[in-house]
Amino acid sequence: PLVTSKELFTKAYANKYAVGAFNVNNMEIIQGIVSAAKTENAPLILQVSAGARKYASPIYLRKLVEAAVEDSNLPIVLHLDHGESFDICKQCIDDGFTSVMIDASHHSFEENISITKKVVEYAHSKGVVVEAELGRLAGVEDDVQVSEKDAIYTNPEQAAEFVQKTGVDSLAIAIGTSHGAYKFKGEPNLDFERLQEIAKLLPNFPLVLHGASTVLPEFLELCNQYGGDIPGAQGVPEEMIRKATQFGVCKVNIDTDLRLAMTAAVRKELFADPKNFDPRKYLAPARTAIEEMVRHKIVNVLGSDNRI
Ligand SMILES: O=C(COP(=O)(O)O)N(O)CCCCO
Ligand code: NA
Ligand SMILES: [Zn+2]
Repeated sequence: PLVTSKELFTKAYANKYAVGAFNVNNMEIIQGIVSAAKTENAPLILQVSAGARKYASPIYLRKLVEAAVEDSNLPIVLHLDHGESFDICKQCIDDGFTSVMIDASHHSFEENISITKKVVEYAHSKGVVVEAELGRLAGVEDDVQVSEKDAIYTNPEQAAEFVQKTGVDSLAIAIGTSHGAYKFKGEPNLDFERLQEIAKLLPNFPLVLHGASTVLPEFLELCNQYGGDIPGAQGVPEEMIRKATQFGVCKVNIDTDLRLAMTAAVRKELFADPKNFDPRKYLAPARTAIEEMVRHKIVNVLGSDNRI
């Protein structure tokens, strides 16, 4: 059934694992993700970004997710990723989403509180849960210097105040991750002391990690071997994500690793059979690549297998 993440996070917190939140844009990606979760008996968050809504249109995504719920019988959360305003959150809530993120992290602390509070009031009146963000994801949009770290990473005391004042159900925190394939210039590292501080001030409260893709070298090499040009990309080592799930992280956002796996599969197939022009011949391996990547994440990183 379509569920909120409330119970999923309660169980994940108690058992120290995380629920995978995977971005969806089309049929094959959804089918691959759902098939993996079915095989591994894992709870699932299918998340839709503003870009996905523009690409596929809201009604196609909603119907595809409805099909996934009916076909798989899994507990599935339909979540809006990085909602940019109250209005888009309201639209999605009215559209049947069971969870929304309001990302007001680029506003002032006070403004973030007031926007988030407004979304929480509306969402809770409809039985929908809310994720907010405090602090700035480092890397791609901000060239984070060590000194700026405190200005950008989540302040533990502010996090506690933010949750208390907004009533938000989960909180995306900034401890060194960033979106995309170029997360670190030097050695990858996350601020685990900061994470533990936040978890201590917010006991039993679900934390969310964005920018959690690893950028597995195998898929990077495959992409580049078959015509890709993605030099010097690196993500968060998987053992760091596993470690984060031991300190209150209950939701882990993964998009880039799925993109790389899918792109590598398509590039390889197009190289392998230059005479082919049936899209199914390269979209089927793409779907399989998604499925295998999601199974790997569920079992080896999240620990969310056999948790239904
Ligand atoms: O936190 C993430 C994904 O992080 P990652 O790019 O590490 O997969 N998301 O919220 C997905 C949308 C951002 C574009 O990737
Ligand atoms: Na999100
Ligand atoms: Zn994100």
